[in-house]
Amino acid sequence: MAGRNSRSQLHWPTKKPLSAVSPINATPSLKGLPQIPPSQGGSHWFSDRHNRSKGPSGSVLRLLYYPAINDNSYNPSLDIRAGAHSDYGSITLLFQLPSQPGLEILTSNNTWAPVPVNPLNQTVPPILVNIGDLLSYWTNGLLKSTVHRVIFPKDGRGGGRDRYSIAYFCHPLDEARLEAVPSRVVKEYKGKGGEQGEKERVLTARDHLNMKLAATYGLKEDKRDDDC
Ligand SMILES: O=C(O)CCC(=O)C(=O)O
Ligand SMILES: [Fe+2]
Repeated sequence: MAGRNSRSQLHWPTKKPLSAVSPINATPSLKGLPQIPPSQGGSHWFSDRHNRSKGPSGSVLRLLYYPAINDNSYNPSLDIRAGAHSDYGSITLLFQLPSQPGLEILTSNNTWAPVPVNPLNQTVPPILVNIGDLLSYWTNGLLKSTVHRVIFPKDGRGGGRDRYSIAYFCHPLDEARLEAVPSRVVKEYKGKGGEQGEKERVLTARDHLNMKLAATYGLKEDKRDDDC
């Protein structure tokens, strides 16, 4: 990472272990997960599909750096830090610095809404939990993957300051099949499930990741280690 700020000015807000950071959005999301009968795997259904002792997965931790740009060259109608997208995996854990807003989500009215970094003014900002595309697949669209983007600050600094964040993109095992979870609510839900549609073969998590990487970066073969 390189930037105009000296590294000594960059303090992550806590040295506490992850367990001390409260994931305010996680509790409602996880409570909303469909009930799966014990005969079908019950509460282990999701964790079994993320058990790394059983095989590889696309999970990755990224340290993200968005450099400031010169105010003279900043064009608010063109410049964006990360364009609109949804995350490819099952969930994403996002760690942001309190002084660095910029994340926005697309609401159901098709308008962008800012996501407060520290809504409850806690000493340690919460971890933001994003639903990714695979949770949408698995739940026939009952849980929706959030479309989001990162903009430059709107506080008159134009090109802004450097922005840093950390994202943990949690993916299931490569071989996990993207079929609807065996749950009554999911079966009854009439929404559209991801982009699975009518296919001869059920996609695996690995197929889905490769499709997304090919669409985004034009990769034709497995180049996961080079993702950006
Ligand atoms: O940096 C952020 O706040 C969000 C980054 C993000 O959405 C992504 O990398 O997928
Ligand atoms: Fe994202």
